Amino acid sequence: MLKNFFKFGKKKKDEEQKDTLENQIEKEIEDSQSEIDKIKAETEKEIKETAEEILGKNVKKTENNEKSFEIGKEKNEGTKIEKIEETSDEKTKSKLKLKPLKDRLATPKKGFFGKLKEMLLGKAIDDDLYEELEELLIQSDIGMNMTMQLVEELEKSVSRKKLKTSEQIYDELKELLKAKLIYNDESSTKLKLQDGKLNILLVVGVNGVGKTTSIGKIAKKLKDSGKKVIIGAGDTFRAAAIEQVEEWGKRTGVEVVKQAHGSDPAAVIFDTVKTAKNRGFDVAILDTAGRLHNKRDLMKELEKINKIIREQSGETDFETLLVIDSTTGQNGLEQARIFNEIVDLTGIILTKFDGTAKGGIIFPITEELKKPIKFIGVGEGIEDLREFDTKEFVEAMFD
Ligand SMILES: Nc1nc2c(ncn2[C@@H]2O[C@H](COP(=O)(O)OP(=O)(O)OP(=O)(O)O)[C@@H](O)[C@H]2O)c(=O)[nH]1
Repeated sequence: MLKNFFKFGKKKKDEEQKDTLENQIEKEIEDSQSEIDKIKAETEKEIKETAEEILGKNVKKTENNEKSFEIGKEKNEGTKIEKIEETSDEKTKSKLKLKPLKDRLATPKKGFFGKLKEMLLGKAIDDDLYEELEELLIQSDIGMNMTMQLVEELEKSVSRKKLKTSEQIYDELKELLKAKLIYNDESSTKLKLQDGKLNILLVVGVNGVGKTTSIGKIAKKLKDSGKKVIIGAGDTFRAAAIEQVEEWGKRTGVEVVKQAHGSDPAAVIFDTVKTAKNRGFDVAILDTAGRLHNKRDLMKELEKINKIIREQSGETDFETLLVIDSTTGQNGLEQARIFNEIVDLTGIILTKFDGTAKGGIIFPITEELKKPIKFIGVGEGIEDLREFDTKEFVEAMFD
C-alpha cells in the first residue's frame, strides 16, 4: 500500500531528496544566471517602459517631478540618493479597495484544497481515503515529512474523537493545518517597527524570487502609513537590479540610495543606514544580492552586512526577511533551510501565491523554521502584498 511504501522508503527518500534539492539550489545559484538574467532583463524592460510612460506623463506636470526624473537619469558615480514624488496614478490606485484574499489566491478555486473538498466530502473513511489524501498533500507541496505527520495525526484524531463522516475529517484536517501555523499569531506576523527610531528591514533571498518587487510593495505600505522610508539598492551585481529598485523608488515616492553597478554591496548598506540615521528616517529597507556563488560566500557577505547595520544603526535587533517564491515548491523549502542556517531570520515573505495552484509549501516552511510569514505576494501590482493573517488565509484556502 502507498502509505507503507512511504514509511518504508521515507528515510532514504528524505536523504535523496535533500541531496537532490541541495544540488538544485547550487545549480540555481551557480548555473542558471544567464537564463534568469535574460528573463529578468525582458521583464525589467517592460516594467521600465511602463513606469517611464506613467512617470513621463507626470514629469510634465510639475517642476519638482521634472527635477526628480532628471536625477534618475544621472550616470552612477559614487552614492546617489533619489527623491521622487509618488505618481498620481499610484495615488489613485492606493485608494482602490483591495480584493478579498480568496479572490487573489490561485489555490482555493483550482488547487489542492478545492480537490480535497471534492475528494473527501461524502466518502467513506477507509484506507483508500487516507491514501488519496496522502497523495494530494504531497502534490500540494506540503512535503513528504509533513504529509506523513498530518495523516498520522488525523488517524489518531479520528479514533480519539470517534469521527464518522468525511465532513468531520475535512474540518479536523483544517484544524491540524491551522495548528502548523502556530508561529503566525498576530504579534509575530506584523513587522516589528518602533516609533522614534530607525527600523531596519534587511531583505534576503535567491535571485528572481521577488525581493525587489516585495521591497517596493512594503515601501509603499509603510509610506502610506506615514513612515519616512528609504531603500538601499544593495544588489549591485547587476545594473538592471539597481534600475529596478530605482523604478520602485519612483513609483512609491521613496528615496533610494545606490552606487554604481559592481560596487561593494556593503558600501551601499553603509551609506543607506548612515543617511537614514542622520536624516531621521523611520525605516530603511535594504536589498541584497541572492546570486552569490555558494553558501560560504553568501554567509560571508551577509555577516559583513549585518556587522555594518549593527555598527551604523546601533541596533542588534532588526527584521531580516527571507523572500521565497511559492511556485518553487520544495526548492523553496530548501532555500529557507539554507538561509535559516546562515542568517538570523525574523520572518518570511512568500511571493507569487497567485501563481500556484498548490501553496502547501507555506505549512512546512513556517513550521520547520519556527518563523512567521510576514507577507504573501498575490500579484505583480504595487498593492499585491498582503500582511499575513492566519485566520483569513486558512479560510481563503478552504473556502
Ligand atoms: N505573479 C506574481 N509575480 C510576482 C510577485 N512578486 C514578484 N513577482 C514577479 O517576479 C519577478 C521577479 O521579481 P523581482 O522582484 O525582480 O525578483 P528579485 O528577487 O528581486 O530578483 P533579482 O533582482 O534577480 O534578485 C518579477 O517579474 C515580478 O513582477 C507576486 O507576488 N506575484
